[in-house]
Amino acid sequence: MAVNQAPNRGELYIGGSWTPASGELEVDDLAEGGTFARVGAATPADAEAALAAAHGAAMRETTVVQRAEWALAIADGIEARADDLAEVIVREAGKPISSARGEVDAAAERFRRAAEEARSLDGDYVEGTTDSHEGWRAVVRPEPVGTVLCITPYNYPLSTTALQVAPALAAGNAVILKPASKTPVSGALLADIIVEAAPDLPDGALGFVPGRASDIGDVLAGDDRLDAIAMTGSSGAGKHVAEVSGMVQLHMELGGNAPALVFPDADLEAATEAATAGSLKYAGQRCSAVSRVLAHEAVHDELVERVDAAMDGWSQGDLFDPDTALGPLISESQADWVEELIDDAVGKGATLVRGGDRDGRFVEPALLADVPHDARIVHEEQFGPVVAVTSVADETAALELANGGDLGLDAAVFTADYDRAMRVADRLEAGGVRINGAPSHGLGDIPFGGVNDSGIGREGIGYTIEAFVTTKSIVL
Ligand SMILES: NC(=O)c1ccc[n+]([C@@H]2O[C@H](COP(=O)([O-])OP(=O)(O)OC[C@H]3O[C@@H](n4cnc5c(N)ncnc54)[C@H](O)[C@@H]3O)[C@@H](O)[C@H]2O)c1
Ligand SMILES: O=C[C@H](O)COP(=O)(O)O
Repeated sequence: MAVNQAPNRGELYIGGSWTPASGELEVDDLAEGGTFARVGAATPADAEAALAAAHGAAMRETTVVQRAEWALAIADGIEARADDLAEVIVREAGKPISSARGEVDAAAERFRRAAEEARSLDGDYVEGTTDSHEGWRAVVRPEPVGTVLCITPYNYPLSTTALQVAPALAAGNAVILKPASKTPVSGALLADIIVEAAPDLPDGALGFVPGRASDIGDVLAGDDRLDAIAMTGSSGAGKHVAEVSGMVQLHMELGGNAPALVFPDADLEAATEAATAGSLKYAGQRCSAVSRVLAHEAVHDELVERVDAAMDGWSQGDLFDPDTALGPLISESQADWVEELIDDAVGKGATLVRGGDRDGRFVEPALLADVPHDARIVHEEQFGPVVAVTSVADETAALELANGGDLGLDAAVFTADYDRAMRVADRLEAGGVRINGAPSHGLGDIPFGGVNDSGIGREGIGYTIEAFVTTKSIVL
């Protein structure tokens, strides 16, 4: 372990060399929250220095050819250090190795795609069509916004960072990366890889400012030298950042609380798979996770039985075992939160069919049935390994419950009736609706993002980059 760096003070982040820790990490090491790596926490002065350096970085002198080459070299760098990166994700995020490796692959691919996106940032040619502008001809040119603050979450510490940083750099912006304080090491290694892959990146073009939001959050987000903020995180934090930010382009990917609406004619095998894997993957710590199942009363009981049986295949184990599907939550406080939601639902009349036992950061995958409509788990993002099944009388009741909260990221609809599927999809307040399957953002081939308190803008290949460019009309 060698990532133990005081953060950069405006210069490029020059990391230490990373050597994989020896031996297998037993899952219980994570449960005890052992510290295996430390990344120096930035001070407000460090944040200020990074802002000044980014603001003065000569990124406008770079060419799209250079930036595309950097992006491809960074992708190669990620692949060259895939094992180290995967180990870091397992250790700091408590993510099973199979998912961690998938995240590393996604990060590399997102940098590859960013090279293509940069090259295809075409402008436009416009001619005046009104009397006042008759004969005017304009080139509408895409330009980098300038300096982008990238704020990233703990649950995808590498690939979400890549989805922000890759297009921001490829579009010609200076970037300041503020990783989640729970999982800073992935960002530190990525900063190392970027510096190594792009030695001619202008000074100050990449700032790495790890640290607690409470110490440096407002210093960064409130600075008027920023031109855009890309933030992926909880809705509460996103709303705060929006309040303190200046005149910047906001790109917010925030909380989710995906409902899965299951109708009487649904394929219950598909609904069971989505309700189980969609809820339990990475212990439910996914913005796109199925957070509540709204089952028509005619199929509620059978669905609960099927999910109960399917959950037998979801047990916790050694995170470095490729067959392990389930690990701990990110923190004891997150486990407290999940336990609180389970207790609230049971206190209001839900049946705890299985699971829910607590061991430190581990919560045994739980199945709740007959969850009352006023239970908090129906309205608040659980971010935990709980399948919460609620009975609904009809389509109207299902939609009312699904749209009842402040979040609107993803949703799922299970029915064999095409007209009902489209009708319900039209009426769901969400940025994405999956028909007869569990929501998933994946690489970003399909744009994703939320409505209401779930965010601003859309992420995805060819979509995220739009948040980091502006245009200039040059009139001939
Ligand atoms: N919509 C999406 O695509 C998406 C993707 C991943 C995670 N998420 C959401 O992220 C949340 C889980 O991640 P988390 O626990 O790391 O979220 P979080 O909000 O606690 O933190 C996210 C990031 O924001 C920073 N932050 C928090 N308050 C800040 C402030 N005042 N100023 C500046 N930075 C601040 C944190 O340090 C961290 O880097 C969940 O709500 C999940 O749904 C959404
Ligand atoms: O946590 C938020 C991620 O965007 C979810 O991505 P995923 O649906 O591919 O797991």
